[in-house]
Amino acid sequence: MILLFKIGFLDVSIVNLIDIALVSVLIYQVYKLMRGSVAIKIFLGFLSIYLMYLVVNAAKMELLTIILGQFMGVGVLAAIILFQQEIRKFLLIVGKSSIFSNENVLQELFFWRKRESSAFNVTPIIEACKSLSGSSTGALIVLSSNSELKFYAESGDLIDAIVSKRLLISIFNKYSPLHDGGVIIYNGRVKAARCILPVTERDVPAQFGLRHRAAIGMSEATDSLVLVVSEETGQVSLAKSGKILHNLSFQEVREMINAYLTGESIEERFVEVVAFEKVKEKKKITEL
Ligand SMILES: Nc1ncnc2c1ncn2[C@@H]1O[C@H](COP(=O)(O)OP(=O)(O)OP(=O)(O)O)[C@@H](O)[C@H]1O
Repeated sequence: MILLFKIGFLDVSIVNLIDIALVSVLIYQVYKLMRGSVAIKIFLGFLSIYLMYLVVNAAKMELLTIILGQFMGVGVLAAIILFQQEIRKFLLIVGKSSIFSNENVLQELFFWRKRESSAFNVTPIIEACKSLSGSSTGALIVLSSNSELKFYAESGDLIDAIVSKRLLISIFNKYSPLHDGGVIIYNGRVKAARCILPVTERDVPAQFGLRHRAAIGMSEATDSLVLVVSEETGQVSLAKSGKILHNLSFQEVREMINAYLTGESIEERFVEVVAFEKVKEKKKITEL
């Protein structure tokens, strides 16, 4: 039995309402995904043409319907080409939030193996950060709690060594052949160095250079927590899910990494990159 409501002259069923609610959620999610990027303008352009098509179709304006219909026909293909980055990101988010995103869960399901904790002693990382920050040596460290991030690890040089302060300092030393790019750490081991990470396409404040953009991009594309030591200022930042926490104390970095590795939800403690400039402006005003 399908429940029917009468809104004005329209008959609306429960299924229609659920359908409308789901489409609204989907459009909002697409908007959130594209917010701040150039793609949002293209998306809004497409949406306007589609709405126009619906109106002219309903008004039975045949010529315009044919022209816009032709456009909408190739629109799907054009959208796939134009939005390939966003579609990739969307699928990554879906994959990330699904049960199968966690390699440990897969092992548990199929091999009946006991789930291992991804937490490890983070002191070597903190100590290395202190030293790198003190010597204004840039660093980009990706911490992953549930995946080896093989795809990104393979873009660099595979290492697979136990994390140590000396190892991290040697990698990021300006004269080391491994210093360029990011390091990936999983399960207490440095999996790879010199990795090429995806750079965010969103507008970020001018003070964030390529290293910070890569940290934000990597945190958008994966479930990782990304640590940046600025070469310019020695300041330490963390990026998670496209958001950032800037100029942290070492104690804060330690707490945040531990919380992440033990599976706590830490996203809400991070600041939207778009909001970051506003936060900075506010700080300036209060300083004056
Ligand atoms: N896509 C990328 N993947 C990995 N590492 C990258 C990427 N892009 C840049 N980097 C690293 O960042 C370095 C350049 O950093 P840049 O000075 O532009 O960044 P920044 O955010 O201003 O940081 P800093 O405050 O340290 O200057 C490169 O030498 C490289 O090691």
